[in-house]
Amino acid sequence: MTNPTDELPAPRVEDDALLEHLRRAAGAERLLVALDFDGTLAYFTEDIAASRAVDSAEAALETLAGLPNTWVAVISGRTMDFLHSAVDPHRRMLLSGSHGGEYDLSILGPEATSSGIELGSTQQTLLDQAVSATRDLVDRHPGAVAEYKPGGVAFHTRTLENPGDSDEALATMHAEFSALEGLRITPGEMVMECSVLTSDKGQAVTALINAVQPDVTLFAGDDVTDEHGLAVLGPDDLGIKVGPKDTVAPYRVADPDAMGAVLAQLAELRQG
Ligand SMILES: O=P(O)(O)OC[C@H]1O[C@H](O[C@H]2O[C@H](CO)[C@@H](O)[C@H](O)[C@H]2O)[C@H](O)[C@@H](O)[C@@H]1O
Repeated sequence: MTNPTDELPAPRVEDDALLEHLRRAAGAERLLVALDFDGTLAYFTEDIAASRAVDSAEAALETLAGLPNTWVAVISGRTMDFLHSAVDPHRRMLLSGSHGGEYDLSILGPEATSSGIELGSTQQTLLDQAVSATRDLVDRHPGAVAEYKPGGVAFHTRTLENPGDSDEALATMHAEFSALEGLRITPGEMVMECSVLTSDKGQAVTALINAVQPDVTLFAGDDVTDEHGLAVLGPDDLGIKVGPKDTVAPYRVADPDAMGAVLAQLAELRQG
């Protein structure tokens, strides 16, 4: 069997401080490599079902997941169903979906606790109201898309017939979600999401650290929701922002291809 990283160009990380931190991370006894998905491993696409990790990242994660004392995790706002089908079909990773609402830790063995989402009746009523408001707004904005999740719903504007209406449509969705008491509202890239859950990616990173007990954790993300995850990292850990948004992370890369190069470099260093 060929090593996936053998088929790719040599990784190039040009930020010396990041490269030095990657070297230290690669030498850790136990290493957790946790990534956001959309905007971090995958470029944005119009069809939300079609996005996939860039080849370099996918190959590096495959290599890392096969190394001893090394755990790969994806922590995403996506549903667990999407993560299973599109991100980790071979079940090599730890997964958290719905912004920390769902977990699949089954690679750690039968004693690890995986959990889905079960809503109480009050939560279900609230979610039904949010779904109804989202459907109404989709009907008023041709090209808009509703994405349904076990604990929430997302209103997408990337495919609007009138792209200039996006900001106003997102603001309307925000206002309508705000009128429903108890929803957690999460703006994102051409999306307005809400959830009846209270979890966030900081809780997800913490849960995975507790489960794996790593000496070093890498977490990378591109959006506001990822800041919760970046904020819980310790001084030896490695926080990376993908793209231009404000961040608490000490390191930054431009896009998913650059993130793929970082992961390939890490895989090469840890294999060595
Ligand atoms: O936590 P993430 O893995 O970053 O997921 C955040 C949301 O990403 C998805 O929406 C974004 O990507 C779509 C596909 O590229 C794009 O069309 C959309 O405009 C973006 O907002 C996903 O659909 C959401 O469920 C995630 O919560």
